[in-house]
Amino acid sequence: MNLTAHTVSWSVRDRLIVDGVSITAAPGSMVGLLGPNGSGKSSLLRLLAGLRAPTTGVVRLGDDDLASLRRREIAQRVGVVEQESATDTDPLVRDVIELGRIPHRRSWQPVGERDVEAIRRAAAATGVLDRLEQPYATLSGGERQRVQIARALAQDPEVLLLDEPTNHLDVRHQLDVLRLVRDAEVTAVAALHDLNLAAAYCDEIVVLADGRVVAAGTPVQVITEELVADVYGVKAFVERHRITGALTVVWQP
Ligand SMILES: Nc1ncnc2c1ncn2[C@@H]1O[C@H](COP(=O)(O)OP(=O)(O)OP(=O)(O)O)[C@@H](O)[C@H]1O
Repeated sequence: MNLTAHTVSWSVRDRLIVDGVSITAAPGSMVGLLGPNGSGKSSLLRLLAGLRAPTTGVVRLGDDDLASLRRREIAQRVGVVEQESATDTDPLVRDVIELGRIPHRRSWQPVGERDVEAIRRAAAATGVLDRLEQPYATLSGGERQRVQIARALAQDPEVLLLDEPTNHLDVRHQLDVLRLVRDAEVTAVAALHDLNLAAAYCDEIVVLADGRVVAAGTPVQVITEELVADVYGVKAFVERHRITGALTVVWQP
């Protein structure tokens, strides 16, 4: 499913946080949102998720204006993994992943076979199958992050929006999670800080600075020494790795 934003802006208390952003995530592709702290990545993701309404502009899911869809339909079609997901109850891991199935059930319906299978599949894909009966509150930060991704995958969404999905993960799980998202049949937009991971896993990169798009295109087009210097104020060497051929950013301290 195509996800597009057409010149969306969002202000809070007269401060323009997202400023005329247009992006397109093609069906099945993975778009990386890059940019310094406070550049508007999370705010844009919330607009794309329909959690906030843009002050101007429109977000479309396929041909549908997100603003015209009911909350339940958005929840069936768009999965969101935010940076921090607090719970005020004391659920088991299974309960948290099961939340992803709510948009697909009538309120009076018990958990069915399809739900159980979706929960099991999502838990297996994120490596938390052996944690289903553990209290969520007792998980490590990285395990919680994987459970939140499992919840969003169990939702079986057309579009997956992820806010720094790798920030608590060790290197193995960073690679696993991004591979999982890339290989899933889902259109994904992920805010990322690691330029090497973004280059390795994203089809398209969009770079924000002060709420505006300052670069967009393939990783090779976007991740350049000039861009890193301009946007982050850091000197870096961007080159092809001599063995893997992957685009590689090396910082000059
Ligand atoms: N509800 C709000 N009220 C006031 N300011 C806000 C609100 N939401 C976001 N902002 C401000 O908007 C700017 C962009 O924030 P946002 O969280 O979107 O950036 P980000 O690129 O995701 O940052 P980070 O990389 O640090 O997570 C920040 O300066 C933030 O303080």
